[in-house]
Amino acid sequence: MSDGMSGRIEGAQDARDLVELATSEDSVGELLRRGLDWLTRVVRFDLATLFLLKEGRLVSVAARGPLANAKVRQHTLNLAEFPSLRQALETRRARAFTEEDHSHGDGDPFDGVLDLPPGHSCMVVPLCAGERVYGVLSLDRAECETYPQPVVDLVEVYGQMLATALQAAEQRATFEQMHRQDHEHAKLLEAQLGGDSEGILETSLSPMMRDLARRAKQVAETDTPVLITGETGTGKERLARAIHRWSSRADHPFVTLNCAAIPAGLLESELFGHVKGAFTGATKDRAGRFQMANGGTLLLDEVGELPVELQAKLLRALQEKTFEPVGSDKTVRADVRILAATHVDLQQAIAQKRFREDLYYRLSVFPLRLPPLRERLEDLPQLCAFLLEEQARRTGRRGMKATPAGLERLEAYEWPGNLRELANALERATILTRGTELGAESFDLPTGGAGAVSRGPQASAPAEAPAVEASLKPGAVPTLAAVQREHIMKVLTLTRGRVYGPGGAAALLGLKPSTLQSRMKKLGIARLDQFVVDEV
Ligand SMILES: Nc1ncnc2c1ncn2[C@@H]1O[C@H](COP(=O)(O)OP(=O)(O)OP(=O)(O)O)[C@@H](O)[C@H]1O
Repeated sequence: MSDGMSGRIEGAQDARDLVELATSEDSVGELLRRGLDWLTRVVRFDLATLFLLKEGRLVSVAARGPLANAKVRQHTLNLAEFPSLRQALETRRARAFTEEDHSHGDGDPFDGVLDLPPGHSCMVVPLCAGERVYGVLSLDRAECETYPQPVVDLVEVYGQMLATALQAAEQRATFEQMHRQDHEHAKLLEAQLGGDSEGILETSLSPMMRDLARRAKQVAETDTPVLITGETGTGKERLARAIHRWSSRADHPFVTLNCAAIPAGLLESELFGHVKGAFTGATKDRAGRFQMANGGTLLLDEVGELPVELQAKLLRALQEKTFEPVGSDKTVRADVRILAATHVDLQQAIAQKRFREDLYYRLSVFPLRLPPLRERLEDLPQLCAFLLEEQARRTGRRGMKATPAGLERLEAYEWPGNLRELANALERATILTRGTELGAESFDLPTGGAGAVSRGPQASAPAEAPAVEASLKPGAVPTLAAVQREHIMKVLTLTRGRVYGPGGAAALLGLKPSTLQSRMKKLGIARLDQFVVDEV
């Protein structure tokens, strides 16, 4: 290799640098910058120019060397005017240019831009990967000498690697765009299904709700933890999603963890993740909800169910934004805004030593209480229209509406299951109704029990109450199953649908929760879906 044309070649190290460059995940700009640095070490030139192919033209995108200037960096070449360049691209082979090439029709590529002597050293290296030709790299030197073949071969290898890296960067960009599109698509779907709207909050006719929405919007702008309280089904999760959407974290993940739905033994790993081998079944590292929510918001639903042992770890994660995954001694940092929701009285849980007071104060910096539906009955017409619309998007049953008599029937009910129960009642009524009007008779709401409100004569007539008569005619006496069913429903109404834990239906009925659940299933209560059944 001519010493005059090659730079400092330290074979192995330079080759390693080149391989590292080709496999790096840098942006295209960074790749070019580092690539040109590499070239200055291995070959002598006064100007290295990278041209990308765009619609039959070579457009300069980067230049390096003593002759590189602003004009060179904005230079474009029309390929039609440079047959030798075109040939190099077609054959996909690097080549040095000689005095002879210039006499074969190629003009001076830098005519009007640089004043290089005729017959100066020049080589072009096509940048090709797979089927694609990305452009060329040209090297020029003011000396009248021809680049020797070994130097051309070396730079050609560099060109191939650079093109491969360009291809990878292009694929990454395409992939990221697809990912963004997928994300947008998922958000659109969520919006279409209704999850992406705050529902009836700001437009509520209830001053209490409007005030709540106003305060929620204000706190959304901060990173302050929010404790959302309210009976089951009042819209705590929906409000939490709205707070996330109104916050500057909206473009980051919103992650939820229902602390009551996960067995206590698995909660720590669900929250903070685990490393391979941390426990039987931990076959690989797994990120917890904290890591998943990094940059975004984590909703801890039913936070009152969090085992006391875990509460200390949560407190530290809240205060220091750090934690250790299960089985790991490495500290992980996550920037997460915490929202917590509960339908149990946490003060009472503190008194019973089931909830740490310090954690409570940390979580309840900004409490928001969602009123039960019976305290915002003025919203019933708007809520029905909204929920029926949302339901129509899922089921295709469009145009359903509650008649004034239907609304009156709904108003007469106490709604222990709140908005969720209302949504379910509307869906059941829609299934049972042929037309589009939901009248009083469309709603099969429990009557005479804990759910019914005594509102004078228009209140639900006890027509569905089982009549226990002295007559021994078949069917006159309710079956044991019917009585059990009614009793369980009544207790579930009292516990607001809660099966587990102290004060839950299972405890009141003196049954194991799993026994109650299977009995409910047998009696068809779960299928009614009227009550929230804690998952196991
Ligand atoms: N503001 C709202 N406007 C309209 N519908 C709502 C609103 N909030 C909640 N809903 C509906 O009420 C139902 C229950 O909402 P959500 O799951 O947010 O309640 P929750 O209080 O978190 O319930 P739980 O205590 O059982 O976790 C959902 O079907 C939801 O679509």
